[in-house]
Amino acid sequence: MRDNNIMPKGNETDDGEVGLNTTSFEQVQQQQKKLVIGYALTSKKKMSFLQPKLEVLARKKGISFVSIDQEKPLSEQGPFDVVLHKLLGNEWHDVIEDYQQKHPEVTVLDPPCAIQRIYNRQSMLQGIADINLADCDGMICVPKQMVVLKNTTSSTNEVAEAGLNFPLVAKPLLVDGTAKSHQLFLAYDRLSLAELEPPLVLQEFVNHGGVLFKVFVVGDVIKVVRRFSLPNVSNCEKEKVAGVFQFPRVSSSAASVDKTELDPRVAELPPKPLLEGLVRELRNRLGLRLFNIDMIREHGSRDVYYVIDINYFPGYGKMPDYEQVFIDFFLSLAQTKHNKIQCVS
Ligand SMILES: Nc1ncnc2c1ncn2[C@@H]1O[C@H](COP(=O)(O)OP(=O)(O)OP(=O)(O)O)[C@@H](O)[C@H]1O
Ligand SMILES: O=P(O)(O)O[C@H]1[C@H](OP(=O)(O)O)[C@@H](OP(=O)(O)O)[C@@H](O)[C@@H](O)[C@@H]1OP(=O)(O)O
Ligand SMILES: [Mg+2]
Ligand SMILES: [Mg+2]
Repeated sequence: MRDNNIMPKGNETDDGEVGLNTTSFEQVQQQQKKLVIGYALTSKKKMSFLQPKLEVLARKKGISFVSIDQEKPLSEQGPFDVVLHKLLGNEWHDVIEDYQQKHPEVTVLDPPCAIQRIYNRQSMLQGIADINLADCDGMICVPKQMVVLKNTTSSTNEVAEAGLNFPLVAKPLLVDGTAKSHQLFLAYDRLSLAELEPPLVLQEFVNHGGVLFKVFVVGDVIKVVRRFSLPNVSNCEKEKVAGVFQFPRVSSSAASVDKTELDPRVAELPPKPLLEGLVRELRNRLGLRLFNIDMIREHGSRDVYYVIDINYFPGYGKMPDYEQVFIDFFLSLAQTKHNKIQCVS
């Protein structure tokens, strides 16, 4: 794809890159074709993602964003090349599944069944500890965790039997886009667990020096930022404190952490080979192209990392340079589709 009104003549592309002048008439025709992206997004996501800069860049490249009307049948709208969606509720997922079956030529970002898997905090992290990333300069773990479906005495006993060490982070089992599904608690002792509302996962709190790494993935592109997180819990605090405490949502603040304010051992980003290996595996295993991973480094270690959360279509508006990354991603989807059509014909 290229600017609609630009016909490549010489060796230089409109991006200033130099390449071979091998553009055929068919390729130019394809490049001039518009890419239509139908979107079905919550109003919050639309506000943060469809920013004017993204729309301007997209228009220049012949990409248009068309709002999907949820009151009308999807097949009667479009035609779309890509459907970008993040809405609440299972009904919508059924609509998308049905549409994808009828329109396999449309790229749906992302498949509902893949999204569903990470909307459950148990299945979200399943299998991650088995990923073999030998030679990637680090080790990936997940915190020990268990699911609590009912608040009974036997379930609190199970916590002891499962060998989980306090304090525990209590997270709602299902992530359904509501504020409540992001309401987390720190529980310091077994008795206090009775105050929590199942279904939830109880996860060991891992000391990590108060900094979290948000690893954004857009197709093949990875961008990592630092965010503030919860401070370490000292042994003294573990012994003295009892009860449950609600977490502030520190790590979802838009501001990335400036590394100069931090101890370099805490600030150092996870090694590139480790991130690349982890993302490659997760992309394949989860079948998602738009997600982010929350990672922390165990306090006092150089190379032991924990994955604590994975989010579908996260707050990309907070990812540096997200507009250009998405334009390139959409163009690569168009190119892949074009190549497939050429192979078939
Ligand atoms: N096991 C853990 N050990 C230490 N800190 C944790 C742990 N789990 C969560 N946290 C802290 O709590 C924050 C929120 O947890 P988590 O990311 O699981 O929740 P969430 O509601 O899914 O967040 P998001 O807004 O990213 O979707 C994390 O960013 C981190 O600061
Ligand atoms: O609201 P933001 O832009 O911050 O995006 C957040 C996003 O909310 P939105 O999809 O409603 O926008 C959340 O989605 P749900 O779990 O609630 O579905 C979740 O993905 C967070 O992790 C995102 O924050 P981030 O981790 O990327 O900072
Ligand atoms: Mg998170
Ligand atoms: Mg999350």
